[in-house]
Amino acid sequence: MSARPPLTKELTVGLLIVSDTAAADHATDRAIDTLTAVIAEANAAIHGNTYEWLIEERRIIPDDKDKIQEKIKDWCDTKGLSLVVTTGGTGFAKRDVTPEAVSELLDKTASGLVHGMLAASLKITPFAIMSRPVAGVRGETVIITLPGSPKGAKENLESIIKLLPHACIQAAGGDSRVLHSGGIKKLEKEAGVIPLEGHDHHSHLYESGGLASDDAIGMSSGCGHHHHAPTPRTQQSGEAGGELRSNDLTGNVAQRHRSSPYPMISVKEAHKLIAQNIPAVGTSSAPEIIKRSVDAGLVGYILAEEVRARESVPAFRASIVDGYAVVHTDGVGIYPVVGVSHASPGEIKPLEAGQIARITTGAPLPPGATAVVMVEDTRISKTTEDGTEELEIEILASGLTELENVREVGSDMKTGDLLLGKGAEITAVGGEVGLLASVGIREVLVYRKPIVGVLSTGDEIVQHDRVEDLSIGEVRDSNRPTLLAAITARGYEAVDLGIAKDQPGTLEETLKASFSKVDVIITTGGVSMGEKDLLKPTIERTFAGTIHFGRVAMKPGKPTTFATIPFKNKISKPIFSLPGNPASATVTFHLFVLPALRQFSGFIGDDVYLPKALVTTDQDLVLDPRPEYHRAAVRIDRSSGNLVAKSTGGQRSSRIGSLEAANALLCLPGLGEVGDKRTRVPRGDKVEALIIGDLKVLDG
Ligand SMILES: Nc1nc2c(c(=O)[nH]1)N[C@H]1C(S)=C(S)[C@@H](COP(=O)(O)OP(=O)(O)OC[C@H]3O[C@@H](n4cnc5c(N)ncnc54)[C@H](O)[C@@H]3O)O[C@H]1N2
Ligand code: MOO
Ligand SMILES: [Mg+2]
Repeated sequence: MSARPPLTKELTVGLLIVSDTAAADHATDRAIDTLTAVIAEANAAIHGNTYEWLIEERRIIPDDKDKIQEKIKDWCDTKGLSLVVTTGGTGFAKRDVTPEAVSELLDKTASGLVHGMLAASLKITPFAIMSRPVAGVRGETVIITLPGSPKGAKENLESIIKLLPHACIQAAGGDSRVLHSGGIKKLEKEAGVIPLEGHDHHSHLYESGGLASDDAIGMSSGCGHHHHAPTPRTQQSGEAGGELRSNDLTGNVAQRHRSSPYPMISVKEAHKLIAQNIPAVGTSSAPEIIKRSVDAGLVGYILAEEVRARESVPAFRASIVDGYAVVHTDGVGIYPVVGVSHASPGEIKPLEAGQIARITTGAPLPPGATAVVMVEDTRISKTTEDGTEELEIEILASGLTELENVREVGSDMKTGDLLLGKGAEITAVGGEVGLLASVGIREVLVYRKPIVGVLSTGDEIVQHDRVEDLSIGEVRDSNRPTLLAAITARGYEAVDLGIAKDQPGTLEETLKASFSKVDVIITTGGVSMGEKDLLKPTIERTFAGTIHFGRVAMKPGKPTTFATIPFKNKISKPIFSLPGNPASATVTFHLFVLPALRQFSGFIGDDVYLPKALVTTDQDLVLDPRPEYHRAAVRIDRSSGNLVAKSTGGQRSSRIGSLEAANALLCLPGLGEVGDKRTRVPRGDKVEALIIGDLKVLDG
């Protein structure tokens, strides 16, 4: 078994849908969405920062023992998932083989989990006795088998999910009592378990009825009802992971999917899939390294090398003030002015004790001088006859120390000092450019920034500056100018790919022509459920691309699609197909595309993502069923220093006006995600905001 990374708060999950029907036509599958929702709900119900479920794998496979075992082995042995959940194939029909396939793979059985699920099911339906679940542990992974009906699967999973973290952590070799802040008591509380005095945690779970003791248990079928009659395959099916889900371009409209075949994933999962499929520092597909000269054009790059000082700064002993260079031991008194040192190159006459030299800020100290006295601490004593030149000066300052008002050679920086580390960002503040310039570094190695192509799609879309009035049905292209502006302002080169008509050929030609010109492609429009929504089929069927996700649980931006299309020399081109609605396109650009561009240019870890702040809402905000990215203007309240958010008004996805003067996206939970079933975030509450623009100070 492969080494598993040390336990973190993330418990990774694989959902394996075993069904001949769903494997032949993914559009018929409901289980993935259903179980994803159960897991999202479980995450929302977790109190405190203890652990979190993260769905890493989702697959639909036929009722085939070998295929089931192959997937489970991969997920347990290679991927080291925390939990594998199967649905389907647990009934009495001939092709129901899931329990048999799973049993053979288990190192340990978990009869408690099986009893728990059955007990819960039987409370709801006597048909539960027709189900044959198995559960257990393989390596460090817990495996459970659920019935095939989405309702049954949901209720079964709900009955045990609160206790599964405990099982997963133990299976992975961790001590859940130590690992969880608040420990197992907390898990028990969340699961509704009443601990018995004097028993260890395992007996608590058992004797209290443990797994079945949650009030939330609801179970109806418990049976793995699903159709086994082989249905004609409506879609091509490639090797594992390569199944095509999009509509067939050659098919007629009556055959299109009537519900999206793409699972609805969370924003967090979407971020993870993007991060995994964009070149990243430290991976085999690391970003390209190029040489750039040190000038204004360096802003926004990430250094791909460590840079050390080639010279010392200052390169000579320099005065910090305007005044007189002296020998510090000379003390107060009247001294002849024997020379002048200006901040300009050239030889300077040496100074002896009993002499002084006029000097300006930044000028080199005459050899022999050891300190500088400010002009304010001196008095003129004797001038030339015409009164224009100083001959003698009285030094009033006493107790001078050696090198007072002097910058010693290399006191700001010495030759060989580390200037900037690998991974340092050259910011728009200018400090890093200045630092490099100060020691004569002319060129540095940096990670190349991506060139980004922007394509609008839609038969209705016309050039935004077209002079003629619009005909009925025509829409001015606002997405392309918006995105080109945002990309350029963020320091990336943008390529305008124009507008493609909703015709497979046009889209194909335009995209194909762009591959050699750009590193990342952004399209808008044509990704939802309409028969003219051609992006997904074109990516999958014309270009053999992989759609990593095609739906995200968010508003706006639900149909956001991210894919990679194979190009030359094993390079693949990432393509973000954003929804056509203007607010959706703009929000998803900031939320998904920008982090990808930053990762491509060498940013690492959380630095790729938008910065976050806690802000106070200045009005009630009504919650949407989907988690919402509510556009707002965040201001700094001058007196309190607090960040206050003002909504930009109507948040309909078509309203680009919702982004006017917006500098933040307020992260509002979806309805039902908040534990206390609130329907609104009340005025004065604090919410997380993603910062997309400059913060301003609140007027008045
Ligand atoms: N049956 C369903 N219909 C829709 C669903 C769904 O789940 N089921 N999702 C809705 C959601 S949410 C969104 S968002 C949109 C996304 O639509 P598409 O990405 O397919 O985009 P289009 O249909 O091409 O256009 C939508 C809308 O945006 C206007 N548009 C497109 N491009 C531009 C542009 N460059 N500049 C300005 N405006 C643009 C277009 O004219 C449409 O009005 O789908 C929902 N439907
Ligand atoms: O998700 Mo759509 O972006 O609501 O309009
Ligand atoms: Mg559409």
